[in-house]
Amino acid sequence: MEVQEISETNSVANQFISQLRDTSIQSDRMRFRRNIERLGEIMAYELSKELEYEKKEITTPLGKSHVYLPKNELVICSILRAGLPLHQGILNYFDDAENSFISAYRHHPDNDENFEILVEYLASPSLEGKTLILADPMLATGRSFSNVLKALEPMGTPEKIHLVSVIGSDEGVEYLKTVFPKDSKLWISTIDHELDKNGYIVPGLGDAGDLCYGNKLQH
Ligand SMILES: O=P(O)(O)OC[C@H]1O[C@H](OP(=O)(O)OP(=O)(O)O)[C@H](O)[C@@H]1O
Ligand SMILES: O=c1cc[nH]c(=O)[nH]1
Ligand SMILES: [Mg+2]
Repeated sequence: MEVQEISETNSVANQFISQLRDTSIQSDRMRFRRNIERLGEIMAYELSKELEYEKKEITTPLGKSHVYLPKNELVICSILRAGLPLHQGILNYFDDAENSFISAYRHHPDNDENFEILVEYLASPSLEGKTLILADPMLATGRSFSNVLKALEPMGTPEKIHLVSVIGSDEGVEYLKTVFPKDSKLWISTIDHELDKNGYIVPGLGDAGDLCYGNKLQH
């Protein structure tokens, strides 16, 4: 799996990432969701440079224009809940993409730091021969992305997989390299170096799902 970290190049993306992390700004839920969406738009644009293109003729009122347009059959699959604003950002740029939604959440059976990832809901078109874009803003241990890859197997084999995420950990990225096909590519806004004992990214930003949509009860 190849990795492209957006923050390696200074750009306005750094401003959106810093607002997601900043405790004095991140409690504004609308801004938090919109910043994830904006990073989805930026990463969709970067990813679009690696799609396949074909020449098309466009009729203008004054003549003919020739342009190269993407020809991939795209499926955007996001992991609920926190994947929703990232999904929207990617979809804002890929107008005609098909869409999948899958749930993956951390279940704490004993109410301590141990958790398992449960996948319970999946709605997806066929992925056979298509370009799959898997979106989740947080890549902590990497277990959500890997469990979702497994759960999508019955939907067919994509020709190519792009993963899109906002904040990752070194450990999660290294784990996904062992799980995803070699020619997959991870587009990620930035990568931190630590995970705490609860599997949270440090410094990270906290709980992305709760910051987007309000605190959920543990069950
Ligand atoms: O890499 P991992 O260790 O699997 O952690 C990352 C996952 O954790 C969060 O989901 P969470 O279970 O909190 O669900 P939520 O989006 O509903 O908050 C986040 O949105 C990722 O899906
Ligand atoms: O740091 C983390 C880890 C998992 N999920 C989050 O929302 N944040
Ligand atoms: Mg959460």
